[in-house]
Amino acid sequence: MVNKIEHIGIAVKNMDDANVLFEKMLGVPSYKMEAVESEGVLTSFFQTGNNKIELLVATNPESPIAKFLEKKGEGIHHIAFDVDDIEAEIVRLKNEGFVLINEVPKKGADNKLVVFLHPKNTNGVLVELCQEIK
Ligand SMILES: C[C@@H](C(=O)O)C(=O)SCCNC(=O)CCNC(=O)[C@H](O)C(C)(C)COP(=O)(O)OP(=O)(O)OC[C@H]1O[C@@H](n2cnc3c(N)ncnc32)[C@H](O)[C@@H]1OP(=O)(O)O
Ligand SMILES: [Co+2]
Repeated sequence: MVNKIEHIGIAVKNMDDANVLFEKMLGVPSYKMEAVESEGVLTSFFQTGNNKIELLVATNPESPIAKFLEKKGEGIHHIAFDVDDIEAEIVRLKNEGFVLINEVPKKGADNKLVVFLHPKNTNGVLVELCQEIK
């Protein structure tokens, strides 16, 4: 079962500029910046009530964020849902016919295990599932 929206990922070109803008918009500063080298991203997190905004910049040209910025430009990149049991969700979603980009959970940002569903099979929305690492 899916709990809440954990975060919304937003692809940006310049992290310094975006951090200043989102701090102004939300009235709180970024609480954490974290690079995830396996994804080719630098992330910045803002707490927005029970959810978060994750700003993402590419850290190499092969990064999914670099490709996204090239094709679509800045904007919402993915929606992440919090789950209690990511392995159970992987089995459930595979049985429902969803295409997972990675079937083995990988280490994401902010102490999470993550998997992604392919946007081709989810009405064009890249979906991330994340489970807190305890
Ligand atoms: C750190 C972490 C965390 O929160 O913990 C993160 O979020 S890391 C966030 C960064 N990591 C990820 O995104 C990992 C999962 N993403 C991926 O593996 C990739 O980006 C794919 C989604 C498989 C797309 O890669 P691919 O090489 O196929 O790129 P592509 O540019 O050829 O795109 C293929 C088709 O998917 C579409 N497409 C690409 N990215 C999309 C997105 N974010 N939302 C919706 N559609 C998207 C393209 O427009 C294209 O559609 P057309 O064919 O119609 O032109
Ligand atoms: Co994310």
